[in-house]
Amino acid sequence: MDNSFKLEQAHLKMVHETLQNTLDEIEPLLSANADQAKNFKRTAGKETALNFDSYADNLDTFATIETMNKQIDAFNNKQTQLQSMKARVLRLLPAPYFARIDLQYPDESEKIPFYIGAAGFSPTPEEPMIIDWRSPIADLYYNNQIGATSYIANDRQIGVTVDTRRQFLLHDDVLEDIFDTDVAIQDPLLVKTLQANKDSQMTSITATIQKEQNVIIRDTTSRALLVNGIAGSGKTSVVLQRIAYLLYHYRENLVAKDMLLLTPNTLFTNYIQQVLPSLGEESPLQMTFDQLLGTFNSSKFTAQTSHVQILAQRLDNLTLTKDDFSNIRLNDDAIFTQNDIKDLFDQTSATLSLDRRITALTTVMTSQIEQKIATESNDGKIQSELSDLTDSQQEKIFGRLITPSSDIAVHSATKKMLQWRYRNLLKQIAQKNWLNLSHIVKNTLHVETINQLDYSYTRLKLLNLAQKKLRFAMVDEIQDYSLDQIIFLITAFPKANWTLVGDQFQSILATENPLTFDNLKDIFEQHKIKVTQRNLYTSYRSSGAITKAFISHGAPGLIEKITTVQTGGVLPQWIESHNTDALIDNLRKQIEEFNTDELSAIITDDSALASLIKDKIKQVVLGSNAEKLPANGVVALPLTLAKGLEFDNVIIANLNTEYYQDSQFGENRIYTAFSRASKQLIINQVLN
Ligand SMILES: Nc1ncnc2c1ncn2[C@@H]1O[C@H](COP(=O)(O)OP(=O)(O)OP(=O)(O)O)[C@@H](O)[C@H]1O
Repeated sequence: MDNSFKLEQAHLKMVHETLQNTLDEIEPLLSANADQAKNFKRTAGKETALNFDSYADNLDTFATIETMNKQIDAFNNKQTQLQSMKARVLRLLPAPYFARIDLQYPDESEKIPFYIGAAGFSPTPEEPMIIDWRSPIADLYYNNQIGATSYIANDRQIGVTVDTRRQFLLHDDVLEDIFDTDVAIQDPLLVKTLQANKDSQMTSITATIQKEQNVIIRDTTSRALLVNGIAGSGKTSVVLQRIAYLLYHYRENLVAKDMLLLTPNTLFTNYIQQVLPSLGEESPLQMTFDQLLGTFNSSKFTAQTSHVQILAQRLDNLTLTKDDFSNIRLNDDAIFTQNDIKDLFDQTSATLSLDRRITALTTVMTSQIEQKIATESNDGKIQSELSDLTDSQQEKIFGRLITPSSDIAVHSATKKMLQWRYRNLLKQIAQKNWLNLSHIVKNTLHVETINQLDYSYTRLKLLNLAQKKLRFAMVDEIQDYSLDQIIFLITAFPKANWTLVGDQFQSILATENPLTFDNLKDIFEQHKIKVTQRNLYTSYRSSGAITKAFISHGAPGLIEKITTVQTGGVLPQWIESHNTDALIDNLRKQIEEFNTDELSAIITDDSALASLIKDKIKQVVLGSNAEKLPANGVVALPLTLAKGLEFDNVIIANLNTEYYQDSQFGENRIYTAFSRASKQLIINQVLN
């Protein structure tokens, strides 16, 4: 082992030096390439005489321009490659790799060692010095198996024997420890990583992804993947690693904007913000469900209860009446009245679905206006209006002043003037402002007031706004969604592959019908999307003592299924106070005990108590209106905001409230609140 350590230390030094040398070489290459490109553009621009005198000259000139463009592309490509290499080297320098596996291929006489890092690096194309954690070979490391096995690369199964599986604790060119591991031994690197203080920002888990998490991260076959995992089992971490994996796996044709990540709130969005950039990937679009709704419809409605399931059944077979349409006006004149539109609608084929009939109607209305423009362009009276145009109107319509002399020129200028005059009308038609959606929603549901989701869903369906380009949709905290919201999502992104992660025991929002995972699967399957479910039962975040405390508020028998990585730990403390003043005194004492380098939270039922605590205790900052958590110190925040986040220490402000005793959600709230803590949990109760 001693000799291994020495050899590994020497290897690390060599790799680090190669990375450093590469970085030193890239800088001058980058500026030389930029200079060459600049010079080339300058001289080539001067030397390329643009000669269009004859057909042959034209061809020559085009060929020269083509060659010039190719050369410029080559400079640009080189610059991009160098920049990407530089970014990778910069990412690797602080920790060049974290593991090694030695593989014996059947046709090779010697074992080949592969070092696995957060990015790939090869000083020459033939010798990969570090392989990317997402490469097919790295799958063997995460699969945690020694002996004969295989991996898939370029759709081919390759048989190998894994001989050594080694983990490293290191930074820069300093090797701190090495661990040779196999399945029987607990992952030492993982334990060390988890014992470190919590960062107020989430970090990647690349070096210590566990086998059952790896399966989820690398799944490329399930159309919908539902991950049901206990608190702190790495669901959010897995989603983020999976995004990075997919961007790598499909790098030829997938970019971050083809993906969407739905998050519970902005504080959480900021909490996870660093992970993907630290993995060298761009973040996909991240937003809350409400923000997503805003992108489909900006009107606001207030009714509480949604009825998407009813709308989904009724909208397709709806017969529209006159009142489902609105007049379309131009300067106070109704160009299309409700009756006109209804007549046109009745002429569309009743065999088409409603959204297709609406699209067909849009085409008919647009072509009627185009026809009107064509006819009026020939009308002498309207043509004469050209001369009434002021200079500034001419500038606006034609981009210049005009003096049409021929009949053709007059006709074409009149047409342009009319197109300009009717532009708002055409826009209203295209935007389907003539559909009275509010009336349609009310009439279909027989309601007086409209719910935001119902309106957005109706708009999505009837205006055919589905986004077919979105390829991957990831939803965190899926247990907080209603079935109606899920139907909206499936309708909005009909081609998406779904990753849905959540925990039934963390359903804490008081709703009439909280989502069950069985309902969730049914609704996807009703939409012909097959769901693969995977469960995560290992507790990574919380110590053994805290895991035991929160799991006891999950389902009976759950504890038998759970594995805890950080066994032992400080037992939760229970403290009683006789009134709020005594509670504040106790809270003050409790936070005095915490290490100031650590991040601690006082979790309340509502924002009012969080504000009171902040006012009374000077060290406490308020989490409720914060965009971002501080790096350390104490924050007070309601459970609805704390969910999804984690802290070294958690104080429950008062467990003796209706909020936690609620017959339907109380246990889930206790489970969720307790599971935010990794090291220490203090539970206060105010006795009434
Ligand atoms: N394989 C792993 N290696 C290192 N750390 C891990 C691993 N898996 C999870 N963790 C850590 O465990 C903690 C919990 O992870 P995460 O927040 O992703 O869990 P979660 O299931 O989404 O939790 P919750 O449902 O409670 O919000 C994080 O600090 C994360 O870094």
